[in-house]
Amino acid sequence: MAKVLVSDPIDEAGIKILSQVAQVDVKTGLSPSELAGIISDYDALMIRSGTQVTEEVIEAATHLKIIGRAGVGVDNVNVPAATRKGIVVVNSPEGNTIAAAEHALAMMLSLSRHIPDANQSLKEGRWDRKKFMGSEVYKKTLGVVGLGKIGSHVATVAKAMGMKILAYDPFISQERANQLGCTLVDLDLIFTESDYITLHVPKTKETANLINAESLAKMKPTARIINCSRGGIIDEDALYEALANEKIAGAALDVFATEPLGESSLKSLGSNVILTPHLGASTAEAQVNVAIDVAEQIRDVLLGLPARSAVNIPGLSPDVMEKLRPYMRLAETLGNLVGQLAGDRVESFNVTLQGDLADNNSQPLVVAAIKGLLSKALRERVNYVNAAIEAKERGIHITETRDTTAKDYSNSIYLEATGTKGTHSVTGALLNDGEIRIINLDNYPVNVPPNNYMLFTLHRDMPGIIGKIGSLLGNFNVNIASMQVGRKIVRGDAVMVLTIDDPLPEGILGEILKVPGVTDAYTVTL
Ligand SMILES: NC(=O)c1ccc[n+]([C@@H]2O[C@H](COP(=O)([O-])OP(=O)(O)OC[C@H]3O[C@@H](n4cnc5c(N)ncnc54)[C@H](O)[C@@H]3O)[C@@H](O)[C@H]2O)c1
Ligand SMILES: O=C(O)[C@H](O)COP(=O)(O)O
Repeated sequence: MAKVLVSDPIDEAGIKILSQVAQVDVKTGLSPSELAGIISDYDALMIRSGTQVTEEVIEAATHLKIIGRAGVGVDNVNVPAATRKGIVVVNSPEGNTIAAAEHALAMMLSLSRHIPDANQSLKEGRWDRKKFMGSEVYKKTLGVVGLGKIGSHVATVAKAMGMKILAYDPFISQERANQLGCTLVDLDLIFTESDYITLHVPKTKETANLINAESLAKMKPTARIINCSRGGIIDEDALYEALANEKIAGAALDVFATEPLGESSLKSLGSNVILTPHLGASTAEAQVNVAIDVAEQIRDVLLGLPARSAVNIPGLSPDVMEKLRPYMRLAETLGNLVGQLAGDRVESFNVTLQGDLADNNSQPLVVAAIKGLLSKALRERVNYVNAAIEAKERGIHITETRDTTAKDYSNSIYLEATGTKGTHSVTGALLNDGEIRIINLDNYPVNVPPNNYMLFTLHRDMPGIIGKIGSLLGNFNVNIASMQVGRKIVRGDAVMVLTIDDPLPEGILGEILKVPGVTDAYTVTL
């Protein structure tokens, strides 16, 4: 019989499902090394945010087939290590949406009416009505940062309470924002205009320390911030300074850079600060939802069936998967690449499957390309199941084309996306050994393998340009791994694709654009 380890508190409804197919052991509070010590006994692991599934744990997991995260964020799982080891990671992208949204709303109202401190004061024997004078949210402006599942629900409810809603989300269409009754604005306007700011973004390179000394300085003295998304999106030291010096009026935090929250100056502040111990998903309803959602997926995978919400591999039948797997990787890589070239707010996306791929069984490739396209915005929240729905909700117009004519390669995938940086296209194919090749970029023929860090330039095909760009990169200590020039006619327009070993340093793109003959330059991180 299969063995499942449950290493965080999970609702009984989930344990019951797992027990139908496996022996279930519940052992909570394990450190990574304790977990690494026992994980080789198990076929499946079910967790929440408490368990750290580190590389060490995954290395030791010799029999593990699936890690089930009863919740959304998989920040505590080393997903790349799990993927390398062939372990499916599943989550429950929607099971706790309402719980987290309601917690954010409860935080907003609690801050406005000093509920935690007033309650404490009364229980300590006082009847202090004057001290706890509050303010109304009615007719106030709420700035929502991240208009995804949770942000949308917060916006809808807040709107019903008579609030004016501003939203910042570079990956959401105007149409979607209109549907929700929100005005899409730049981040700066969120900072300067909002009476309340609520954060509902994943933690990424772009969102880390999004609220910092500089952004806090732009806010109204009456502004209040709510964070029920992820720790590290607010610089906690800068927030303390702003609150202690009454630069802003309040903050309510459910998540922290380090959890559990230990020593923190925030704890010394008064009724202008509310702190809760990561309770966003802690409702009876949400815990039943996520436990059932994830336990069913673990059960299915242990029975050899596909998972419906896999973070790292598609939820498809093993047969189809086997045939399509290399092309899924190709489609996803190309989707990610063209999405970055096209910029934010992609409006339209065309997927053309060429050669043998143009048959009806290759629908998952379209999904993989969409997943790649959305991966910058949604990270682990986009999967093979929800990619098409997420794209639709973002107002992206998807078209599929099938072209049975084999060109230079027997199978290839062409993607075209239009966003804030215009229309861009890329074609890719697989070599016999399964290696990916980018064979066309913006309709220029090239032949390059994708790389973590890439630099593209559009320029006039004339002597000296390549040397000048090479020298510039050298001056900035950037090591070039490969270089390719694609052109349609001699001395016409050309594209150059460089793969580089490290991220491009700040400022270098501006220098490249100053080289005479260069018309555009952009970078991509895959
Ligand atoms: N406190 C809790 O217990 C709790 C519970 C559930 C979820 N969460 C967290 O809440 C957050 C939101 O979850 P969700 O389910 O709504 O996710 P979601 O993927 O549906 O929405 C996230 C939104 O953020 C947007 N986004 C991405 N990068 C952005 C950027 N740089 N600037 C502005 N917007 C950006 C995306 O376009 C997307 O619309 C996640 O961090 C999740 O882990 C916390
Ligand atoms: O990502 C999530 O689902 C939330 O942060 C909830 O985490 P929890 O399951 O540990 O409460």
